[in-house]
Amino acid sequence: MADLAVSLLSADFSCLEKQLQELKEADVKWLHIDVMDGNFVPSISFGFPIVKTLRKAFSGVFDVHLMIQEPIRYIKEFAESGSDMITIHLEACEDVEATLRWIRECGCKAGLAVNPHTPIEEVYPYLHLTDMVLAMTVQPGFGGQKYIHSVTKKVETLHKYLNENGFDSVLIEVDGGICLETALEAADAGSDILVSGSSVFKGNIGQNVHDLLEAMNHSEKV
Ligand SMILES: O=C(CO)[C@@H](O)[C@H](O)COP(=O)(O)O
Repeated sequence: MADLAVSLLSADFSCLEKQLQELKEADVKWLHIDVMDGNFVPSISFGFPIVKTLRKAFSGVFDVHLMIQEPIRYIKEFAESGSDMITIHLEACEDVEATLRWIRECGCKAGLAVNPHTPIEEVYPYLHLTDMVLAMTVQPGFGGQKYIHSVTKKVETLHKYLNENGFDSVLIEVDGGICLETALEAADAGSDILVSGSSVFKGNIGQNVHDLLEAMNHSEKV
């Protein structure tokens, strides 16, 4: 059964404590924290001091998505700030293997992300060092974009490959454009974790979380 990770990027930071409380009441277990450096992606979001502060207000899984060039430089700081899963981009690392190893040495689970147009086969050499593969379903950098349907096929291919090659413990996450219309497609393809931001924070948070989980739970995936 697929689960939801809520992307903080679309939260209202003027009332963040209240919104985090609403997420807790809706039984949200994963908080997706998008870190952007203005280099790997055009935007700048937040860094490890924010992650550290958030840790005091939310006890669930901190799913930290580093959209930064050469993330190996900052893994230790993000780990010490309370991250559980640290996901780096294959496209952003000179040495993907060393970066994944370092994440695990720092005590976190290691995630490996790929952009929508990167072939999914490029993650295969790193699966033995990876706890989760993140298939971006939008171009990284901004919330509120439309789901890129061609990525669904990549998720299906990855799901099959993981199952046939003894990597069934590796999670698949998708991120971007997840809403009531796309959640089922992503879950049916084999995604374990669906990241959603704007569809959660627009309107009633509790209701949105409930509706998104419902949409995923009708998945035909076994
Ligand atoms: O990493 C990103 C964008 O770069 C995502 O996490 C988005 O923030 C998801 O937002 P929605 O597409 O659900 O609005």
